[in-house]
Amino acid sequence: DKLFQFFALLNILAFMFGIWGFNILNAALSPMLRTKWKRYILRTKVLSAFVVILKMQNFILGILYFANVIPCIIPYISPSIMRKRYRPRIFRISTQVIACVVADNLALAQRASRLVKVTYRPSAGPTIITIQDAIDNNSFYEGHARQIIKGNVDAALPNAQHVLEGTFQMAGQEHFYLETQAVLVVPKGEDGELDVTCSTQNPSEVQQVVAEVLGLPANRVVCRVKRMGGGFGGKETRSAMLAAPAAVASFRLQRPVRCMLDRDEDMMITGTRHPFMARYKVGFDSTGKITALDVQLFSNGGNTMDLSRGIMERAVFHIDNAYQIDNLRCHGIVCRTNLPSNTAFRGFGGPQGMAVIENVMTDVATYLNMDPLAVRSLNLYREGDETHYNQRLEYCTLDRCWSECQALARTDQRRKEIDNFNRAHRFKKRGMALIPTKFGIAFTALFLNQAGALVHVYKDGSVLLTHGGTEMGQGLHTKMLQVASRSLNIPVDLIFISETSTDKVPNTSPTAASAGSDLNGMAVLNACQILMDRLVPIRKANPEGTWQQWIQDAYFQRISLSTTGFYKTPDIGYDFSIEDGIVMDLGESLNPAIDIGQVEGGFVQGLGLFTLEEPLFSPSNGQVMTRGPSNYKIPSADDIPEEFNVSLLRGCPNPHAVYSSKAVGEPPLFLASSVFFAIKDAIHSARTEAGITGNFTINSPATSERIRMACEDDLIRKVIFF
Ligand SMILES: Nc1nc2c(c(=O)[nH]1)N[C@H]1C(S)=C(S)[C@@H](COP(=O)(O)O)O[C@H]1N2
Ligand SMILES: Cc1nc(=O)[nH]c2[nH]cnc12
Ligand code: MOS
Repeated sequence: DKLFQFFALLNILAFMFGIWGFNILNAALSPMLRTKWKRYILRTKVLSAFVVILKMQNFILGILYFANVIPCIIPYISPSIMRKRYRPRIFRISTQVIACVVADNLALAQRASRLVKVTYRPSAGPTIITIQDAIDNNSFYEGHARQIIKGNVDAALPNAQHVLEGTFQMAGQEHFYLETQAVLVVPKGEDGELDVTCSTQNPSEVQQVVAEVLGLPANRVVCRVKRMGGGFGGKETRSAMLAAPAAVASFRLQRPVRCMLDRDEDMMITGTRHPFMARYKVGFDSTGKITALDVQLFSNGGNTMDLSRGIMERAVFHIDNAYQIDNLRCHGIVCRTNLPSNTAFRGFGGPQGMAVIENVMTDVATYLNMDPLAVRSLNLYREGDETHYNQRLEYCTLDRCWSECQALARTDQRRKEIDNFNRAHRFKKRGMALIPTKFGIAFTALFLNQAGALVHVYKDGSVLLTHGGTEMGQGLHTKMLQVASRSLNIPVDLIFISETSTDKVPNTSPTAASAGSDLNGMAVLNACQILMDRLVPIRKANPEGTWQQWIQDAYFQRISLSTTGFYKTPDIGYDFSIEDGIVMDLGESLNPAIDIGQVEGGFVQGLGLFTLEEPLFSPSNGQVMTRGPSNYKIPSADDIPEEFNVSLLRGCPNPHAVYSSKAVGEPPLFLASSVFFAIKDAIHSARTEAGITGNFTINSPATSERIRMACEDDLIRKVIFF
């Protein structure tokens, strides 16, 4: 195979230089043809013949060049030859890790893994890849369906003035963290002790999985993480998939074992955001007020349950987004398919649920020929409204976010400009959308809403702070340092966070649900307050003293200078069994720079979800075909809006959270659906001009192919017919 490629390459080079050589010659000769030599050359038969041949030669070589290059690049493009002759590793089935190879170095291990021959006995049943396949084959994770009912949708729908039905689908999304899954396991050499350094959002789960798989008690395994190069939910559970085999190898060999996945391996085995399908029926009156909504949600869970149930719960919780709907039923079920198990991804089912109701809003506006913004404004929640999960909305700043965003974005004026532009252009359209978001901050699983911290103050006055949250680039450690500095009333540079580790803070929840700073922040606050209480008599005795002096005094008075902190979120929770915002309101932001960064980053990641990123699978056996940046496009610098205005709502303290700050990690991602609906708005204009009226669905992501197909017009019809 290498030889084949080598000759192909050689051939291409030879032709390139051949052409190039002739071009040089030609370039050298041709100016001479324009000088006094011209008469001489053209007079001599030979030379002029040569010139003619040269021109022809160039032309012929040009033809040959392309004729030749084509066969030489075939091995790089046609799968059939690829499958026969090239890189069997690429076609390794890899939806489920079934073995691991340990070697002295990465290259050896990867080559050895290619030698593994797996004989598959094809399963009797059909290959189930998509949600539709699962529906057709009744393949679901039974017993985990989720449903919330509010009012009486069966009575309200038939009495509605108008009823619309629709189906909306959203593709999954690859986490594409810059640092792929990585783990290092080092045996301590006695009592079965093991030290696991892992790039994970969930050190306690890695500790538990490693202990279980080795039959050790958890107190023999330490899992630590200093920071991750991105997680986005992809390292909430999936990092254990790498840590377990590496721990088995290390324990058996009693040697350190390290594993870091290549990008293609990571994309083939670690799963993505859950693809969703929604079938909905909406009842509304002629003013655009929604009176009834009935939604059936399906998610693609892949080949294990993982976090799929919690993700479906959150989708059901967020089906209302920011709108008051009097009669609502939302039922959700997780499909069981032959894909790598899908998992958490920033928003955790929230974006998928909210995208459905935003699609409904757009449908209602199109049907009534109203401005979507007006329909949304009409249905927005007001202070004191009650959601379908029986939560009364207090401190509801939605109306302020909504009106400030309209004012800052000059939506009225822009709407007029866009409509004028669209009237003047047939094949170039612009659109606009304004989208709210209401995002529930807390783990839906009640017991996860807890956090711990550990504070050591050393005799020199320096503080070592450890908390249960992991740093993945979201700036959690910075915020925790701020909390400690403010509550201990000392400068930040006296405090240091070294790492997150299970032997410092045990039984931690994953850093997820955007609750990292809320939960750990309160635990850090708790620990610091305990310390400050102990120092009260010391500070009274020496009110002019410095921090260092107080610590020295405390030490010599044998007052403990170390303490843990703990926090659990009060009065939250929803029991399914009995069925009980581009202007972001983040309370009083702890760190506006970090928060604006999170809003910008989350928005751009959402841009990827709704307009660019689409994981693709082979329809025959579910192999992941999108394995790297060559055919999976995440947003890049040129996808970031040149004019990108983020503003945080002022003066709205939130009494429920640490220093009144609210979470910011996940909510901003969904705001990028405004780009999706702006594109839909532009398509609507194109369809109207092509004489096509009425509702239409464009599924997410709104890739250029989908946009083109949605702009149905006679050209498309001809192409489809042909
Ligand atoms: N730079 C960066 N920001 C990020 C992420 C990340 O991996 N990298 N993860 C997001 C996700 S999925 C979550 S849940 C939150 C977690 O951090 P927090 O709980 O401290 O907000 O950060 C969000 N912002
Ligand atoms: C486990 C979990 N529960 C939630 O409610 N939200 C989340 N985001 C990421 N992970 C989670
Ligand atoms: O909550 Mo983030 O880890 S999906």
